Amino acid sequence: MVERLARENDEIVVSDLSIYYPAHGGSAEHQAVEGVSFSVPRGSVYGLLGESGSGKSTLARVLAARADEGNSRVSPIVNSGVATVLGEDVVKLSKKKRNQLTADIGFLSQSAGATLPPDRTVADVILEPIVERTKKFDRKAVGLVIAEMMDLLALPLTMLNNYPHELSKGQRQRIAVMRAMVMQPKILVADEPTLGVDVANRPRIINLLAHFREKNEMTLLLVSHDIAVLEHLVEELIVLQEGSLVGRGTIEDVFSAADHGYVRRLADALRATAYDELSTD
Ligand SMILES: Nc1ncnc2c1ncn2[C@@H]1O[C@H](COP(=O)(O)OP(=O)(O)OP(=O)(O)O)[C@@H](O)[C@H]1O
Repeated sequence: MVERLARENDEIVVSDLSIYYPAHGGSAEHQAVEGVSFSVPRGSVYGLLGESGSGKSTLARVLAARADEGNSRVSPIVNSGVATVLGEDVVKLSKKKRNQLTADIGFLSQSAGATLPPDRTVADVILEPIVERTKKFDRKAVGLVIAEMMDLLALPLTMLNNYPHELSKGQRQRIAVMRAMVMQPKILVADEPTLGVDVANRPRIINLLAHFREKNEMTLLLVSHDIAVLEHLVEELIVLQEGSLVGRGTIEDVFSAADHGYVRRLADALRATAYDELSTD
């Protein structure tokens, strides 16, 4: 495993990064990520892979500059190492800088689809990241982006007037993806973008991500167990085990890595789920 040096066009640079959750309630302190290093060049698509609890979501949250957001009582804390995104140190960000940076980093949390605000229309939900920053924005330009996304995701424009509880689980997930993308971010960090979406609609999410990647030279960091997402989008996989980086390479490299039992077991599990998973929208 050769770690290349960070280059000028790297948008995400992670060096020897360790992240822990402090002790809280009855739980002891927990080291979730340990000594991880990698960098992501502009316009490329990286995937984070690893079994449950390996630290993927924690790393995604920190790199999306959303460590302090979320439903959990404690936030992840970086205890050592470097994490730079779009040239900014995400470990030490003022409130103002975080607000600026998060406009350029779209974030889809793992629970985003399931936790859309129930009292707002779909239109308001999608516009939320813009409206919480400014009331003055180009409504026509944003409207065109939303219409384009709804077309790519096969959602009718009339849905904009619905409330989240009126939608299916898979439709809510597609709305959450749109909300993460509405500001046309330079980077999208997405934790399980196809979660809960039926097999017929998953390719539409893949197309949407591929389309905006091409159009805006968007960089993607995806956490996904969806073999179609990995095969169609991801160029480089980072494999985590108990918080440490244990493998990296193209999906072919990783899947054929016979020298690492954990990576091979993950690859076998992914192949198996790809064929018997039939979730309904
Ligand atoms: N709020 C929290 N407080 C304490 N420990 C936490 C918290 N959130 C996650 N952890 C722990 O940190 C470790 C990494 O969790 P994380 O959610 O990042 O893993 P993951 O690879 O994304 O798992 P999954 O695929 O199940 O989402 C796990 O052991 C988890 O139990």
